[in-house]
Formats: sequence, structure tokens, C-alpha cells
Amino acid sequence: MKSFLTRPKRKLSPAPEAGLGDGDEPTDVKLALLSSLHPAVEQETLLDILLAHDGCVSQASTALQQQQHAHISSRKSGAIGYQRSLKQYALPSNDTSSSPEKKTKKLKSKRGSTLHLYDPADVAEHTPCTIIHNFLPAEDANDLLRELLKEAESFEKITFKLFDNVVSSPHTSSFFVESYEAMQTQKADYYYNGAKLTDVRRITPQLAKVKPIVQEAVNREVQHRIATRYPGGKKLKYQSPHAWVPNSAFVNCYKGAQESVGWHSDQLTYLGPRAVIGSVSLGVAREFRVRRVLPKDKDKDGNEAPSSSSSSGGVKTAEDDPDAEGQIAIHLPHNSLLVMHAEMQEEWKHCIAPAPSIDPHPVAGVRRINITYRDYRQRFHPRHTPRCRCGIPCVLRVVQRKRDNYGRYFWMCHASNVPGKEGCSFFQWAEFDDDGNPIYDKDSKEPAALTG
Ligand SMILES: O=C(O)CCC(=O)C(=O)O
Ligand SMILES: [Fe+2]
Repeated sequence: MKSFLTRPKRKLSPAPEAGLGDGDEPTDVKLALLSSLHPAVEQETLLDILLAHDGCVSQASTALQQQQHAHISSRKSGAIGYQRSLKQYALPSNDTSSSPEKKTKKLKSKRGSTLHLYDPADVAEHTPCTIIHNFLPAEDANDLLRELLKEAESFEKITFKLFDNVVSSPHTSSFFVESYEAMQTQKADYYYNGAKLTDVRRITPQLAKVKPIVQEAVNREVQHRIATRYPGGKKLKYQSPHAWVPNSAFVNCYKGAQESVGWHSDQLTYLGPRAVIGSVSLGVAREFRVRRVLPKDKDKDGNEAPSSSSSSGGVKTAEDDPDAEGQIAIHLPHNSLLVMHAEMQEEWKHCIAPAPSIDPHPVAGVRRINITYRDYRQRFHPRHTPRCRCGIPCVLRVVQRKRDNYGRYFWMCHASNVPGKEGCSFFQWAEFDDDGNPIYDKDSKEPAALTG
């Protein structure tokens, strides 16, 4: 059984008012105590409940008495999409000593563990994302799914260079834009992993129909997040103050349990800093894993840690330690909208992990379709951004892994990812105004007349 937490042994913090087993005892001792009080309940369930009560054995025990043991202990193994909330384990409480902030801290996943989230409230609280289930009218979701499954028949794998090898991502994808002109521009001007896209398509009728619905929901979620979770109820520094208006969509297809996408942050080169992305899932439910990127000065061998995010479509690299702070798995069922908020790409990485097994979907079979609607900003058109000595537009990255200059953006050569090309050592710090508009130095072309 895959419970919402899989973890190594850990120690829980003492509860504010410690009773029997509510102090600083190791988790194993607390579990043994709880187990002796509730011998019929599975260990995993007991640990879940213990965590939901901040390690307080007496509260966990009371909660267990109040719940129907049969219901809890008969939970079956991790069928993806099974709706479960951390809150179901928590007693209603007037306890002002346990602030939401404190709970977030304690429920966070730890090194080597995965926190599995199903409930939208848990996703909003523990990750930089929000999720809306049953997002579209059921028939619209199926129409979109059918349309994109047909498109996906001719999708191809993305190929890129990792160290000295040319590798391809173990899933297929294509890029959809709104006009014929945009298709031409995409093919001519834009670089992804150092190469130009050859497969750029015109937005399909169903993708176009769903776009305004996604737009409205994402803007609503962004405003809600700003008001409820950001310091002072204000947008983040460098986050755009304008409404999010998607003008393109990457569509991914995962055929079968083994197709996946490796750990990465999405490229900010054309989205700008603090980008927001609206991601629709259709077909087979899969796990979307996220993990916070921790800055560090040296790796375990004492070498300087590499400094930048990897780009979209990348796979696990030597710089990645996916277990550094544990992982969070967000379950993405058919017809859900996941909003990746402004703090996501700079501070977190994400992936679609290969699945041990999947539940086939009545329309999609073993396939999952994912659409990421994106807002390509005019000011980040490659005609405006710095070019390196190879003569191609630079990639925008952010310092994620080093404490020095942590969170600073920079432009660098894109070509080192191009199969067959070496690239140059071009580097330039990127400057933005408070709203994330690029400030280029006086000698560069200043896109002053542009908005967005
Ligand atoms: O399939 C997904 O849900 C995520 C895809 C993704 O991360 C990407 O396209 O950058
Ligand atoms: Fe991504």
C-alpha cells in the first residue's frame, strides 16, 4: 500500500502540551504507544494520523476513537486519483498554539520521503501549485482529450544534449500557437534546449475553446494566492502585475506507465521571471512530483555546486539530488487544472515520474495528455534578448543551487545544449524592474514600446 507518506524513520516534534507519548520521544516509541492503544489499525495509518496531529499521541488516539476504524484501516493501495486529505486525520481544534504555519512545517516531506497529496487544500498549502478537480464540463474534457489524442499520434520525442550525449525525453510533445504568423516566428526565432522546434502547430478548435476558461481560472487562482499567501498580500517582486493571457500551449503525451519527464524547471527565457503556467491533465491519472531546490555551497565531494536551473524537457542530471528535501507527489486526475504559481519555476523542480502501474482511462486507454498553457511575453521575444558569441539568443536562468547570488537571473549561451555544437562562455546578469520587465543596458535594443 502506498499511503500518502512513505518515509524513513523520523523524529517528530513534541506537542505543546505533552501527555503520555506526547513529548520528545522518537517516532517509533510514539507509534508503539499508539499501536498498543489501537492494535487493529495498520502502522501506516497510525503514522499518518500521528503526523496529522503534530506527533501528539493522545490527540491522534482520540481522533482514531472518533473515526470509524474499519474505514481508515481498509484503505487500499495507492490507486491514483483516490481522494484523500490530510485534514481527515485532524481533529477539529481550537488549539491556537498550532498555527497553520507550524502545521505546514511539520507535515512537509523530509529527505528520502514522499508526501502524496490529493486534496486541493493540501496542494495549496504544501506546494507552489493549486489544483482544481473536475475543471471542465465532462463532455468538453472528453472532446479536448479525443482531439489531442488524434494530434498526439504524430507527436515526436524532444531530443537534446545532456553532457556529451544526445538523449530524448521519454514522452512525446508538440507546441501549439495561435496564428500562422506565430508558427513561422516560433520555427525561425525561438530556441529550446539550444535547438529550433520543427513541429509547431496551429491551435486546435478544442484547445482554443478551453483557453479562455483556463485563463479565467488561472487569473482567479493567482489573485487568491497573492491575497492569501504572499507576504503583505502583494504580488512577488518581478511578478507581472498584468492579467495572465496564454498565447501558446505545449501538449505532452505519455503513453503507458513508463513514459515520463525528468526533473526540471520550465524555461523562463520567453515567459520572464516569476512565470505562471496553467496545466490541464486529461486521460490516465499520473503523479506530478515537485521538490524544492535547496541552495548549497558545495556538493558532498566538496566541489562547487552547479549554479543554475536545468531547462524544460531535461532529465535528471548529476546536480540533482531529488531527495534533498523529500518530494511531494500531486495526483493529477483526468480533467484537472494545475496552476503553477509565480514561486514555482525559480524555487522548485518538477517531473512526471514513471508509474509502477496505471488505471486505464475509458477514452485514453493507457495515455495521458497534458497541456501547459503559457504566456509568451513580447518583451522576451528573442529579437530583444541578449545574444551570445555564437550569435543565438541567450537562455534565461536563475541561480538556484548556490547561496551566493541565490535568486539572481542571468543570460547565458544556449548552444551548449545543441547536439553537435560546443557553445560559448557568454554570461550576463539579467536585470528586471519590479514587474519583471527586462532592463537592458543602453547599448542594447530597448523594447520600450512593448507591453506585457
Ligand atoms: O505533464 C505534465 O504534467 C508536466 C509537463 C511539464 O512539466 C512540461 O511540459 O514542462
Ligand atoms: Fe515542466
